[in-house]
Parts: sequence; structure tokens; C-alpha cells
Amino acid sequence: MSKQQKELPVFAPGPGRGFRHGGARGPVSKPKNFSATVKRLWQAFGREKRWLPLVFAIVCADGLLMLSAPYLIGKAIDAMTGIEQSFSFLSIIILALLGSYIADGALTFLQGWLIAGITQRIVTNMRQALFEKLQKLPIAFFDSRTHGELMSRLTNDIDNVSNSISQSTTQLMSGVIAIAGSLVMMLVLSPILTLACLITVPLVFLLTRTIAKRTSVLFKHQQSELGKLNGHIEETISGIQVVKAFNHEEKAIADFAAINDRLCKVGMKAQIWSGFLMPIMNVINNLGFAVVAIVGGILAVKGMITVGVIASFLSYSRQFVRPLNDLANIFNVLQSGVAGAERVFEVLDEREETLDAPDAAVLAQPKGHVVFDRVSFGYRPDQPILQNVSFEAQAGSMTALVGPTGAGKTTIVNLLTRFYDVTEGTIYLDGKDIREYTRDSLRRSFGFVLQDTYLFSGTIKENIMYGKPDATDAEVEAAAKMAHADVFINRLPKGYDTQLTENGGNLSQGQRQLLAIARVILARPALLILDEATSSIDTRTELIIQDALAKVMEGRTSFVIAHRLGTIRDADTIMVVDRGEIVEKGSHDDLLAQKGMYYQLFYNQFKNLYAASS
Ligand SMILES: Nc1ncnc2c1ncn2[C@@H]1O[C@H](COP(=O)(O)OP(=O)(O)OP(=O)(O)O)[C@@H](O)[C@H]1O
Repeated sequence: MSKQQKELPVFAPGPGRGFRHGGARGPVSKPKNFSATVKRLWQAFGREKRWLPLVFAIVCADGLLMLSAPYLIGKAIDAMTGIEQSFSFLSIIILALLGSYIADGALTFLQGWLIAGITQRIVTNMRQALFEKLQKLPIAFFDSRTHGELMSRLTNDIDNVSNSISQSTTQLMSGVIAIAGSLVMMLVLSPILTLACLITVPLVFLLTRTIAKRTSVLFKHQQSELGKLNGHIEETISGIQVVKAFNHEEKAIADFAAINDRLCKVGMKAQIWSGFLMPIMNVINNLGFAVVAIVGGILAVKGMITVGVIASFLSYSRQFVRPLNDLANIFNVLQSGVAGAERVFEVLDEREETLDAPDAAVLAQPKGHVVFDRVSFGYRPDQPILQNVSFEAQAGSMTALVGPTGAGKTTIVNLLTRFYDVTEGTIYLDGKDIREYTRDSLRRSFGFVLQDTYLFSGTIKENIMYGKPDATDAEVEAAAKMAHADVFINRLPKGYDTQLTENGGNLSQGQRQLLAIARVILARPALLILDEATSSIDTRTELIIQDALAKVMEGRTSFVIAHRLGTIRDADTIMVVDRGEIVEKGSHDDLLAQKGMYYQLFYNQFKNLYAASS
């Protein structure tokens, strides 16, 4: 195990923390619980905390150096303009000044180097913990969230945390040191000038607060419009075929233009308001500067202070005001970082798939005898989907699930593989409750060919090997041959080494299904789940596939969800599912003889096919 992985428990969920669905969508705004999240973020610093005293020491040393510079400049001016001009003293001061600027450069670099390392290590661990967590969450978690939202937690939110740690920590430290240090130095140099300098401070505060409030509302609005724009782009691009098929291009463009226009207006307002701050602040600062210079001049004429002191003081007043201006900005960065961390922690606190029982058995060589015993289930507690479903599938048998759309066929197989757990009743596999097996070994016993085949970016070979990573080339080719995928693979210029784009975008849907079948053949699972496996393959290929599947299914318990009833005539048992219940069960001939729902479905399809072909 790597060092990083060992450090992951830092992010382990705390007791009693929960996440309400849909609670934290949209642009990052204010954190819901600032102090609790900061505390947790502090824990997430883990072993990196040991570097913080060093960073603090460097920031302090740098701050002191910067405080010494104006003092030295003042002394240098006095050395030049004083009654007793001392060139040797001047050269010592100039050398000291030079040394302090070089040391400042070195310390700033060191500080940046340390903080970059600390930040990157923290967010790398966080990202890793978040990704690992996503792998452990139940499917139900993903049902209620968009991909975009989860992606945003792994990217934007983590970025915000990273910016916040790297920018605000050192800026806050150095800002506080600069403000406190220059105030002390100003008081030491001249309390009267200090008073003159402080006149502008309330004005600066008031202005920063007012403008920051206004811009924060506008920026939030801008973020939300940007989110809508991104959503519209994502939807239009992924659904481009539907957009074109329904001639909705004009509408898509008009909708885009409307959002784009709103974004432009709010963006302009936000920029203008935030642009106000700097010039106004400069005016106020320069006014303050002028007040200090005038009062300083009067004091100098009266012989109460030297010109050097005025020069030092003016530099300190700049050092005092600058971080004051920055504080509002730092606070915003900090707030969005904490809000980002909060959203990351929310996912980390999500309830994982229930752990395997301590005495859970490993399903080593399953025979494939399946029993559903009075199983009920609902995706949501208030919406029961399956009610009292009972059936038995003998080892090695083929069970077909048919019925109208939304009847609950997929739900039945989802329960069998424990993508969801039953609400009531029990599912047995080889005589044992499936919850008594380790989840890993249970899922390894199943092979899937689903309606929507998912292929990962990688080569064709890697995709076929997904279920058996140690397969040899010969095994991969044999599986592809059995699935009749070898014909099209061999026609590709790079054959098995052809690189697939995201989700096999460069293959036809039929070809993608052939690869999925090859994948299952290679993995040789004891049980098979085929969901409309042959729906997008032409009639000729379908016959070939039927043949291949028949071979794969031989000796394996298989569950086939099919809408085209012609493909499941040979099933040992056909179950008709309607509104979450099994309403008919038997062989094809039995069910036809019953003249019930299956009979209706079968003859309706037959009639439609006949009508379509004549
Ligand atoms: N993840 C989910 N969250 C909430 N409800 C769901 C979820 N998946 C399915 N449902 C609901 O459960 C019911 C059964 O769906 P299921 O997918 O099992 O039907 P099906 O018979 O396989 O349909 P089809 O033939 O169209 O694939 C439907 O009413 C559906 O809306």
C-alpha cells in the first residue's frame, strides 16, 4: 500500500454525519457550516501540519525583513540629508537594504515551494479518497445525481480547496504580520502621523464591504447562468442526433442565445462593480498618503521629525493599507474553498454499500441455483416496485423475463446481483441468502450483456479482457471468435489493438454488443444476465449471436430480458412480469396454451411483424 493510501483514513466519515440528497448543487457559494468544515479541513492536513510551524517562521521572518526595509530607507535618507552626512553609514545601510531584498526573494520562494507541496499533497489525498469513495457507494447514490455534479466535486470543488489553502493561508499570515508590524512601527515613528493615516481605514472597510457584497451576489448569479449555459451545451451536444432529427437546431440556438445574453449582462455588471473597487481604493489610499505627507511636512518644518522618518512612515502606511485591501478577497477565496471542502466531505460521509457480514462466505464455484422467496422491493420506501415475487431457477436453466415496459424485469436482476438489496423476503443462491456471500465473489459469478454496452477507452483487447485481466491473447481471440466479433475486429487496420474512443464511439451499437458478449464469454461466469442483448443487431447477425449465446448459456443459469419474444422460445421458464408481480410462469407452449398475457403479447408482436413485412 502506498504512503498516500495509508493517509486516507483522515477523510473517514465522522459519526452521525449525513448528506441530504440534492442539497449542494449549483455554483459554490457560502459553506453551510463554516467552522465545522474548517475543523475537518484542518484534520485533513494530517501529517502536513508538521510543516506549518516552518512556513509560519518563514512568513514571520519575511514580514520582519519587509518591516525593516522602510526603516533602513529612512535612515539612508537621513544619512544623505542630515547635517552630518555619513557616506560610510549610508553604504552600510544600502548593503543591508540589498541583503534584506535578496533574503525576501529567497524566503518568498521557499514559502511558495513549501505551501505548493503541502497543498498538492492534501488535495491529492482528498481526490483519491473521493474517487475511492465513489467506487464504494451504492448504485442508488448515482441514481439521484447527475454526472456533471459528481465531476464538479472531483474537479471544481477540489480546485477551490487547493486555491484556498495555497493562497489564503500564507496571505492571511503575512497580511496579519504586515498590518500589526507596520502599525507598531508607525506608532513608534510618530503617533500623530499614525492617527492621520488611520483616518482612511474606516472608509476603506466600508467601501470594500459594500462593493464586495454587491459583487458577490452578481458573481453568484453569473456562476448560475454559466452553469445553465454549460448544461445546455452538454445536453445539446450529447443529444445532437435527437436535436437534428426533430429539427430543433433553431430552438437550441435561440435558447443558447437567451442564456448567453443573460450571462453577458450579469457578467458585465459583475465586472464593472468589481472594477470599481481598485480605482476608488487607489484614490482613498492616495488621499491618505497625501494627508500623511502634508502632516509629516508640517511636523518636519517644525523640526519635530526628520525627512527620513516621513519617508519610512509613508512606506509603512502603504504596507499597512495593502493587506487591508486584500483581506476581502482572501475571505472570498477562503469561503469558496471551505464550501468546496464541504461538498467533498458530504460525498465522503455518504453511506457506503453495506459491508459484508464478518462471516460472509466466498462464493467459489457457484452452481447457479436461484430462489426468490417472497421478495418485495422499492427504489424509494414509499414506492413499492416488486411485490411478493417468488420463483426458482434450477442450476444451468434459462429463465426469460418478459412483460410491458416498466414492469420490473430489470429490477429483478438488479436485486439478484445486489446492486440494490431487497426490502422484504430473501434471495437464495445455491441454498444460501445472497447477503451471506461476499459482494465481490457474488458479482464475480455473474456476466452481463446489457442494453447499453459500456466500453472503456482503451484497446479492443483490453475491453474484452475487462472481466479476466490475466487472459492470454489466444483466449481473447477465441472468445471474440465465439462471439462472432472476430470478423469485424480483423477488418480493422489495427485489429485487437484498435483504440476505442469514449464508450466505443467509433463502433456500431451491434459491434459494441458483440464485444460485450466476447467479454462475458472470456470471463466464464456461472450465471448470465442478458438484457435485450440482441436488440440492435441485424437479423442475420442476430441468428449468429443466438447461436453463440446458446453455446455460452449451456450449463449456465441465465436470465434473459427480452422484448422480442421470438428469441426466448427455448427458455426453460418464461416469466411474465406485470406491475411488479409475476403473473404467468411456464414454458412457451404452456403459456400459449393458457391464452393469458403471454399469449396476448406474443400474438400482438406476431401481428405487428406480419403487418410490417406485408
Ligand atoms: N433507479 C431507479 N430509481 C427509481 N425508480 C426506478 C429506478 N429504476 C427503475 N425504476 C422504476 O421501477 C419500475 C420498474 O423498472 P424496471 O427497469 O425494472 O422495468 P423493466 O420491466 O425492466 O422495463 P423495460 O422493459 O422498459 O426495461 C419503473 O416504474 C421504473 O420507473
